[in-house]
Amino acid sequence: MNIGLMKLPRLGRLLFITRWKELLQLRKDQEQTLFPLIKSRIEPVNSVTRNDGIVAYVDTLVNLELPDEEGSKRMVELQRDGNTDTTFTSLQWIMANLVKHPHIQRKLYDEIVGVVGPPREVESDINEEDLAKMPYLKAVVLEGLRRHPPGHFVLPHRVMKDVEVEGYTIREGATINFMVGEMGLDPKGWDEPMEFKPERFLGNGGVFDISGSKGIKMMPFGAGRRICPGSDLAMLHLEYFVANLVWFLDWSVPNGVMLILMRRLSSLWS
Ligand code: HEM
Repeated sequence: MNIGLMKLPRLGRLLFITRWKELLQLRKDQEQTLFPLIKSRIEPVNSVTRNDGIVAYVDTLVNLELPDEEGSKRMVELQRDGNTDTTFTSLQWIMANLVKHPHIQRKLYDEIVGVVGPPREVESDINEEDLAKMPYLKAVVLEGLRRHPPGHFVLPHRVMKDVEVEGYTIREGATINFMVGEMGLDPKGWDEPMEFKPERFLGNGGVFDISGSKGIKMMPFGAGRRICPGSDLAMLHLEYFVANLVWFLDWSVPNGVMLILMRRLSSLWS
């Protein structure tokens, strides 16, 4: 949607009425799935009889006090925290790059087949233990997050005390943010930063510290104590979806038209 329509949201809703209805339905489906799960944690947290001894991440958000907040609004906020858009956006960028660079897709496919063999049956999928044996897959996902982090900023942070950074004084109480998108493209930190090259993550035994605890070259999930608590889950989801999508399907653009070929599944139909 172009900038003009973003400034006139009501007009956008009228012009894209079908899309708008789809979005509302999607949101409704999301709420119907997630509300019961969140509710199942809110009730025990507020109950004096709660004694399961388990603290889920969502529990830590339940008793946060925000001014003028009603119960239903709290449910909506908690549900939106479970950020699916970021993972989905990353997945789209990674798949787009695999279409753009068939040799990378081929290399990834070969790695997958080396671990789990060719696709066997429609019901089977690649499991978590298999994913752990695929360093190139992890490198592809990391390169996607470096080149196209879904959020170009983290959440705004507040400075706890005066601090000097490269000759600048940042005062206590100031609000700061981080240029996440720019960090991943900094030529001082990355060789050919505009290129999609998963190989850059294969050095050091394939170990890359994405949490920033040993130095920060990119921070798609933020860093420090407010780092994204869903980062492990997001990495797992990305690896899982990319691996299965590439295992079963061939992604290509013949004659300028996007086509997804199911040729690798031919063995299943014989
Ligand atoms: C590729 C996927 C994802 C990316 C790139 C991402 C990125 C981020 C970033 C940059 C922040 C802000 C960190 C900061 O302010 O320093 C954040 C916060 C957060 N993320 Fe994610 N996220 C992803 C997926 C998820 C998932 C799957 C979940 C939940 C299951 C999640 C839950 C959260 C929550 C609850 C916060 C707020 C944490 C806080 O303020 O303490 N995220 N995420």
